[in-house]
Amino acid sequence: MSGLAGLATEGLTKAFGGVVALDGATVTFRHGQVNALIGPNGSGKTTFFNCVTGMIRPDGGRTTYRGQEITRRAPHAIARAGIGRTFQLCRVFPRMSALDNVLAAVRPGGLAGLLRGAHTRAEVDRARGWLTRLGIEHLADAEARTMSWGQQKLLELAGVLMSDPETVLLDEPAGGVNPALLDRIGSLVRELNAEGRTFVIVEHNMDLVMSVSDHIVVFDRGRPIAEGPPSLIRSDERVLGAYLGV
Ligand SMILES: Nc1ncnc2c1ncn2[C@@H]1O[C@H](COP(=O)(O)OP(=O)(O)OP(=O)(O)O)[C@@H](O)[C@H]1O
Repeated sequence: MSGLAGLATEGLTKAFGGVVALDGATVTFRHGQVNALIGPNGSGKTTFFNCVTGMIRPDGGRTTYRGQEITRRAPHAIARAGIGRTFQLCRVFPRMSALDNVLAAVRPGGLAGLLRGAHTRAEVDRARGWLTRLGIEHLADAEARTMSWGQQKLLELAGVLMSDPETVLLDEPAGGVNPALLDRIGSLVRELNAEGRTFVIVEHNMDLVMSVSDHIVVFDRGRPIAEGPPSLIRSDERVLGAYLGV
């Protein structure tokens, strides 16, 4: 099983004042698989993503990626190690076109580089390729703010994929998305996984979680209480208890 270890933590802790968001979380997500991280509101899922991607500093514990220590590295260094992520509240540049949003993900010099118009033909082609793959190529020249919430989520994902991460963390990809786009997100995750990309998905939509995941980790109060394939998680009493608050 050790060959499958991808993103892993040992005893990760994080408190905000008196609120313990992560309480010694030890978790291993499997490389090459679609993993889900589920749990009731406030169980620490987003804090976990923020800690492992370097957006916030854990108080204690370790994070490794494919055996390499990444604890306390800066977000860009963690991205360089191969981990990309989306955000619950979707981060796009609202007044930039969809195409420029995707290009902004890879510009050397970030946004400033993009404003200098420093992108190559190959990069533009690749960015258009991702828009096509996500089914929003017809919106390439539209400002992101004119797109629907679901389309903006697809756009954010296109930007993440543009930087070619081998592992993609998705924070609530289904949140506020209509059922048609939801199906697209689900099949896309499966397709990208078949091509070799690993996923860790934080999600409340259980239909999506159960249909796309190979492996599910369940958090309650800042630590895992159960893990396994969908068939096991569905019938786990601890999971039911955590959601019902009993
Ligand atoms: N920046 C912060 N300052 C103070 N408390 C915070 C902060 N971020 C998270 N918390 C608290 O930490 C706990 C875990 O929050 P977190 O957002 O990680 O949970 P979650 O499982 O992602 O929840 P949800 O499913 O609602 O998104 C909650 O009690 C939350 O209120």
